[in-house]
Amino acid sequence: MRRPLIAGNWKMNMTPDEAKVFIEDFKKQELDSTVEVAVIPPFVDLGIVSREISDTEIKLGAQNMCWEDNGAYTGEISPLMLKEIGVEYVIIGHSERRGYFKEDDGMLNLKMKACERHGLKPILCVGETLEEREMGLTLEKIGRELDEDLKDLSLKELVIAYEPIWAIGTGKNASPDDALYVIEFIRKKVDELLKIGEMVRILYGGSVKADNIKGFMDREGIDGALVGGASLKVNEFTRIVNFKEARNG
Ligand SMILES: O=C[C@H](O)COP(=O)(O)O
Repeated sequence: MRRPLIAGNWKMNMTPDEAKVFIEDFKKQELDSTVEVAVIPPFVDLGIVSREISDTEIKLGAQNMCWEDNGAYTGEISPLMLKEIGVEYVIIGHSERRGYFKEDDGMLNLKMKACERHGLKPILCVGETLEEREMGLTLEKIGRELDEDLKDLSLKELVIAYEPIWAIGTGKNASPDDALYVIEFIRKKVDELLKIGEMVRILYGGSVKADNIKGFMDREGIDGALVGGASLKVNEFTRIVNFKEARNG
């Protein structure tokens, strides 16, 4: 049985003071304990969030990481730094990193290897652009990303987020059936590559909200969600975590 994971990627939002206020409020909410919850704040918020959640079951994630342990990499943050501060999950290859910051699959593979070396759990993001989707290239693109990003790894714990790029921050989510179709492909592919198809948790991400989460979570095979904008409001994010109580949207 794969435990559902709801992870909130704050992206470049919330100062440390705002993060503290958010977590103080979020901690007071009654959260479904069968669901694993992770918050993924910007680097400068990690210290304060880590302290605030230390007496809870909420997990901490980072949005990015360098592939090296230390050295002359101005502006980067190493796996050792993240581990020491209590980070468990690291997003690798979010489409915003691939696009704006030109992170290619070779670099992402090194980052995945750094996760493996340090026992950090990667949330590897894959997904297609609207153009690739319209040209029928979705599976080919994602298959290639998985081949390259997971090369020469033997990870036992891995999370993949299927995030159609056209659905991110647009309010246009993929339909649960479309998401499941791609997620089933990803599961097969991960099984071929790492033999952990049944264990890997595969999340959907892209305009997930409290009123559409249940549609995704009702599909066996969709193991959770990577939530952006809707993770920035305590009430909305709490309702997403407690999706079992929600009506289908
Ligand atoms: O990491 C999260 C995804 O990019 C989804 O963002 P969104 O929920 O704002 O569409």
